[in-house]
Amino acid sequence: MGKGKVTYINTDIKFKEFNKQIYDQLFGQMLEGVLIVNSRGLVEYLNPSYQKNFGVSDFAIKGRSIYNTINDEIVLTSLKNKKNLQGYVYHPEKNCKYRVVTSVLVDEKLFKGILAIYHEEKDFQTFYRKNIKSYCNSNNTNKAFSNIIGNSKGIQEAIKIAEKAAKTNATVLISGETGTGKGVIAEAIHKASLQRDKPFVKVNCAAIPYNLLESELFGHEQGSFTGAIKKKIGKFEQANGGTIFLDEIGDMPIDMQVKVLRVIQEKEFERVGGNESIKCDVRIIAATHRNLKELIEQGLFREDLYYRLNVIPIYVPSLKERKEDIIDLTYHYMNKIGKEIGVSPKTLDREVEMAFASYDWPGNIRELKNLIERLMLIVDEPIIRLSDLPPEISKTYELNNQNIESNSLINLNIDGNLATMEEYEKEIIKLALKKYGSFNQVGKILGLTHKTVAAKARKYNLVE
Ligand SMILES: Nc1ncnc2c1ncn2[C@@H]1O[C@H](COP(=O)(O)OP(=O)(O)OP(=O)(O)O)[C@@H](O)[C@H]1O
Repeated sequence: MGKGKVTYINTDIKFKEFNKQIYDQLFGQMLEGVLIVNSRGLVEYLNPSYQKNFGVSDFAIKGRSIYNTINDEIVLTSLKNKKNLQGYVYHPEKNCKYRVVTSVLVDEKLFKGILAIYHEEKDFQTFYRKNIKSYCNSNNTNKAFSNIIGNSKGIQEAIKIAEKAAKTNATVLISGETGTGKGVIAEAIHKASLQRDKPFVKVNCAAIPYNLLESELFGHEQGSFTGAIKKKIGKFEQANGGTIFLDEIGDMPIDMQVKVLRVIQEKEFERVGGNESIKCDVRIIAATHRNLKELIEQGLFREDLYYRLNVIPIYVPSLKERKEDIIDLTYHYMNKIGKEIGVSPKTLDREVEMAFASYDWPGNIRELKNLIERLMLIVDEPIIRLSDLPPEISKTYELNNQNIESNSLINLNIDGNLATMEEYEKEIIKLALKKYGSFNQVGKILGLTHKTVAAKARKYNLVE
């Protein structure tokens, strides 16, 4: 599928003999929407599910050109190029997404039209319903966490711990690669906490020069050093009663760590050049992309501070550890950015989805978000294709694809013969699990349900 090969529909009934009655027998009971257009782009058939899902009637559009009636780029492109395609269409009013698979219809080697099947993505709907519901409930915890997109086990686990952390005043240490959403989680904890009406103050410890960090954190008295022309209130004082978010804590110089430790233990500090002890009641959330245990071993991070901070640890998984979230995040940002710039959300070509899944995303969600922003601005077509992607993503996919082709399916046995279908199936499932990690993602890529993938993986002893 999707490689431009023409599919011959093997059926006893010739395409030219099809009529509404036969179509209804074939497609009338299906939950999936079915649309058939002929080679001239005229609508031949819409099954009841299609009519219900898209709010169009058979009567209104049957026999009319899809160019005037159905704004569906996948079908239009499939028809234009006489190619099988797969992709998504998004239904903004219903807030749901359909996977569309088109097949070229051929009769006696003549192109006859396109058959398109629309399968509603349940996960997407449940996910959005859940988020919209929680938002409408105006429950502060749900509301605070509702903009954190992701259904994968890893991110759901992080959210679960963060929600619990929001109910306490305990110190939290968030770890994870850059761009994974540590800052988003820290802010959500604050917004869901009882201190939500008090300040949330963020300090990036890696971005402030060493000689300014102390005054930035604790403030200074007038004339306490050259350039201190007036008194300055530091971040701890600004955050009083609320939350201070110490981002990149692993980059904090060791002598500053002692001072932070004192604030945690004694809940007081002095401004630079001052004698007065200032009381402060601040919740600390720290984050790091570095391995603090390793820094402790190297003598670069204080063990006592580590234990003080690590009361509630939260690990935010990287995007490559939760590839099943990539498509939801992509559509989330496509809608969000689309609304901001007044452009309709686009559809991802199947190859783009696969390229996204095989890329490692070193910049994580930040990198994905920036890419979607760029694509929404520069791609004029409604479908985003492999050629629109930056080379680091498209090349990885093409390379992987070549490797897959040369490493597996077309390989013959040692004796030069073809293997059995089962042996090939096992190899494919094994390779896909290694590459995509979850049953869900493998299912999406191979066009199987996650249950089928799990059953096959067990059958071939590929999982414990
Ligand atoms: N789960 C998520 N859902 C939606 N957007 C997210 C999610 N996680 C992160 N983002 C977005 O990704 C970008 C990076 O997030 P954030 O700054 O919180 O990452 P970070 O881990 O704190 O990065 P750094 O370590 O570089 O400070 C932000 O634009 C944020 O809105």
